[in-house]
Amino acid sequence: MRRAHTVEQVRAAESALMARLPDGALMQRAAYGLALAVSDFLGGAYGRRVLLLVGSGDNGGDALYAGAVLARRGAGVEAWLLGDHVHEQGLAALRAAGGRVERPAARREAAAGTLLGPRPDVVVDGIVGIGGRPGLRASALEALAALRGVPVVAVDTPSGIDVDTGELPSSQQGAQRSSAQDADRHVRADLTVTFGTLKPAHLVDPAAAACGSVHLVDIGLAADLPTATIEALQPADVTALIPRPTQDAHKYTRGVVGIRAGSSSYPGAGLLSVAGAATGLAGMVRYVGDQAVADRVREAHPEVVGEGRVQAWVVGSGGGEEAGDHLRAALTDGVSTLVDADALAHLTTTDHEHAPLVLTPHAGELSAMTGAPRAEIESAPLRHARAAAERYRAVVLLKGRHTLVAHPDGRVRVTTTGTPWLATAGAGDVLGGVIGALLAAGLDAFDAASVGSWLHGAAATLASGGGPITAGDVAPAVPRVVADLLT
Ligand SMILES: NC(=O)C1=CN([C@@H]2O[C@H](COP(=O)(O)OP(=O)(O)OC[C@H]3O[C@@H](n4cnc5c(N)ncnc54)[C@H](O)[C@@H]3O)[C@@H](O)[C@H]2O)[C@@H](O)CC1
Ligand SMILES: Nc1ncnc2c1ncn2[C@@H]1O[C@H](COP(=O)(O)OP(=O)(O)O)[C@@H](O)[C@H]1O
Ligand SMILES: [K+]
Repeated sequence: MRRAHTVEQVRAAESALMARLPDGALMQRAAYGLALAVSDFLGGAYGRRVLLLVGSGDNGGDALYAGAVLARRGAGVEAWLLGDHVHEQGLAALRAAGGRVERPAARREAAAGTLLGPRPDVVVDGIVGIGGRPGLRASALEALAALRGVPVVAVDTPSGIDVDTGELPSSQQGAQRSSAQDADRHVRADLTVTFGTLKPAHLVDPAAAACGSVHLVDIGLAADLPTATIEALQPADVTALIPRPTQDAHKYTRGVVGIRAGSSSYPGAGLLSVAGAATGLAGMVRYVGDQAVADRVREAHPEVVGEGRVQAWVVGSGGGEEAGDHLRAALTDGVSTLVDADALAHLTTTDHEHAPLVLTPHAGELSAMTGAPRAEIESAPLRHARAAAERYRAVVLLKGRHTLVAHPDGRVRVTTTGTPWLATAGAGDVLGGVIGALLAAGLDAFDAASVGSWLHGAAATLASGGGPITAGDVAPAVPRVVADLLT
């Protein structure tokens, strides 16, 4: 499991650990790990040009100490001091190692609108870390503008993002805005090197998308950290959770999933939903719906049967006008029910009393359910997914690049598998089917949604192989992903 802790949790754990360690030891661990990661990023330190952007706090201190390590290994290191203060010991260490320090350089370079000296091989963003408020000051924005195009390694977090929420600084904070940079008011990194534990912004979009790849440096914090509320499943976690048949299993002990999806207007959604369910994770699949769709389903999946008892329902994908009736019919069974697409509009905040629910909206569907504008949901998905889970007393899976699975008790799992090629019509229908099969096989709503989403993303990546896919390519790859995990 990869876990993310809030700033408050990290600060508490760090002070507990620091009380047992000599002064500065923790920063030395962080800085050394950072220096190694920068060196790996560059394919070695010797002869490389490293530019440090240094703010006034400990984040700048990390950058300065790491710069000293890199300078001793033969890198040409220059630091631009952007804050009112600077970490003095870190500065002394960099100077002693032969690094150059420029106080007003950022402004001089920015005035020229470009770099005056040779182009660095990497920028190390030590402007702010977990102590930063969202947004950046003009001096930082100007420095970044002058360095546009140079790869960036962020120290702890890309500066300017909101660490606890994963949100980006809002465009209304334009007071400190510089003409040098009109779009982003935060750093966009190629690599983010963080310490001790992940923070929410490393997993949660839109900030996670500004982190690039994330490298975690062990500074010995684990024992002092509390239980995390935000986590990302890893292959070993998924392997442990996948339901597998016992030696004496029969199809009913493995669970039966029922699909009430597709309609005469959207027959394909029924087929794709069944395809997701019929990946072998449950013992049997039933289809209930439009006769013409049912005929096509049985043509494509001869093993699928008609109405009868089920352990879980999937309702709504392409359900059209019948989606509301199907939802009511499914809920009378009192079994775990996944509610997608057209059925979401018919859901009430008391439906959780009938059955454990998994809701699978994208931002547009969640907007229709709650009245929050779509753009607002996309800029604060964590807040909105949690609020919806609480409101409907249901597990809410909010789809996106990093899909969020929110439990009404506040826990959140983030899906980090997948590929942008998965953003294709019908992919969500397949996802509903996969999760429905896991519900029928006995996983609880939170595990089924998060494991199903993980498998769906991994199957898309496998099917894609780096190239385009359609929704129909995803389900056939699910059994191979599961086999790879189990063997
Ligand atoms: N606390 C610890 O024990 C450890 C901290 N470490 C590093 O220390 C960092 C936290 O250091 P700090 O608490 O000093 O905080 P930061 O260095 O993140 O930032 C605080 C400083 O930045 C200023 N500031 C805040 N928002 C700003 C903005 N938007 N633009 C410009 N300046 C802004 C503040 O006035 C303050 O002076 C971590 O992110 C990590 O890099 C590591 O060395 C590991 C150990
Ligand atoms: N940029 C992206 N990267 C990875 N996966 C994505 C991206 N955008 C969307 N997805 C995934 O693609 C699927 C799209 O589902 P959905 O929006 O319901 O489409 P549809 O209704 O056409 O089936 C979801 O699983 C979502 O998480
Ligand atoms: K930073």
